[in-house]
Amino acid sequence: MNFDIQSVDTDEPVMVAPTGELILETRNLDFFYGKTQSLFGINLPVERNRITALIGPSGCGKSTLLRALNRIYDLYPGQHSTGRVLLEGEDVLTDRASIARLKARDGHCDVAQSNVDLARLRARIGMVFQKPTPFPMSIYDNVAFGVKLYERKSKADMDVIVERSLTRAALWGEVKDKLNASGLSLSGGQQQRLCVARGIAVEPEILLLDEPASALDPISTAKLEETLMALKSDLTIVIVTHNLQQAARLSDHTGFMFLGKMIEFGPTPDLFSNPRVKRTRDYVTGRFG
Ligand SMILES: Nc1ncnc2c1ncn2[C@@H]1O[C@H](COP(=O)(O)OP(=O)(O)OP(=O)(O)O)[C@@H](O)[C@H]1O
Repeated sequence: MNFDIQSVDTDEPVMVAPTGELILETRNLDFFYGKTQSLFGINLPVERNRITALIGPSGCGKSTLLRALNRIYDLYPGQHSTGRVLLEGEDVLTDRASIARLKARDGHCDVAQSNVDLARLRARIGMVFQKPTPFPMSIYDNVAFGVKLYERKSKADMDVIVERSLTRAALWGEVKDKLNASGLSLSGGQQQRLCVARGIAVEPEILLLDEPASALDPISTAKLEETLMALKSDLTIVIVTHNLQQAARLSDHTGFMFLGKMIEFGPTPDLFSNPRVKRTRDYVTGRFG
C-alpha cells in the first residue's frame, strides 16, 4: 500500500473531531468482559451521514467498541461498559446499573436515570455482522422480520418496505422474481446484502457493520461498498474493517485503535497520508499488525 506519508509528530493519541454535526459520540468509554477491561477511555465522534471506519490489529477492541454502541453486549451476562454513549445528545447508558457503575468509577454522575428502551435503541442503531446471518426463512420474510417486531403493517405496505429495502441494498434486481426462496439459497455476497436490507428495513439512523466483507469475493465486496456509499445519503455508518484500502476508499473518518485505546482519529485522507502518531504510521504502512 502506498500512502504518501508526510509527517509524524507524536506518540500521544491524536483526535481531530469532525466539523459536521455528530449523531453519536462516546465519551470516556470503558468496556469489560467480566473483570477483564478491553476498552479504555474511548472517545469516538460519529458524524451524521458519513462513514466512520475503525481499524487496528486483531484484538485491539474494534468489535467490542461497535457492540458497545447499541448495547448489544447486554444480551451477554458479565459484559458491561462505563462512560457515555450519546445518541443525538441523549445518553443510552442511563439504566440503574450503568449509572451505579459510572458513580463507582468517577465518584459522581450527573445523568438522571431513564428506562432506556433497548429494543428501540437497537432499531435506531442497526447492526450487520461479519458472517452473513440470514434467517432460515424466505427472502421476503427476512426483510419483513424486523419491521413486524415494531409495527403492524398491511401486506401492501410491507410489500413496499421490502422492495424499497432490497432496492437500497442493491439486491432487488437479483431477487425480485424469487422473494419466496429461502434467504439461505443466496450466495454469500447476496446474503450479506440481504442482511443490510433487513437492517435498513426498520429505518435505523445508524448502521454498524462488523467486517461485513471479510467473507466476500472481490466482486461482492465492490457491490457491498457501492451499496454503503449510496446509503450514506440518509444513513450514518460505522464500519469495522481489516482492509485498509477499504477503509481508505469508503470512509470519511477513520479511528485507529491499539490495545483497547483510540490512538488516532481524524479525516480518512489525513490519517492514511499524514498520520500524526508513530504507531498509526507503522500500521498503515504495514510495519506491524
Ligand atoms: N466474549 C469475550 N470474552 C472475553 N474477552 C473477549 C470476548 N470478546 C473479545 N474479547 C477480548 O477483548 C479484546 C478485544 O476484542 P475484539 O474482538 O473487540 O477485537 P477486534 O479488534 O475486533 O479483533 P478482530 O479484528 O480480531 O476481530 C481482545 O483481547 C479479546 O480477546
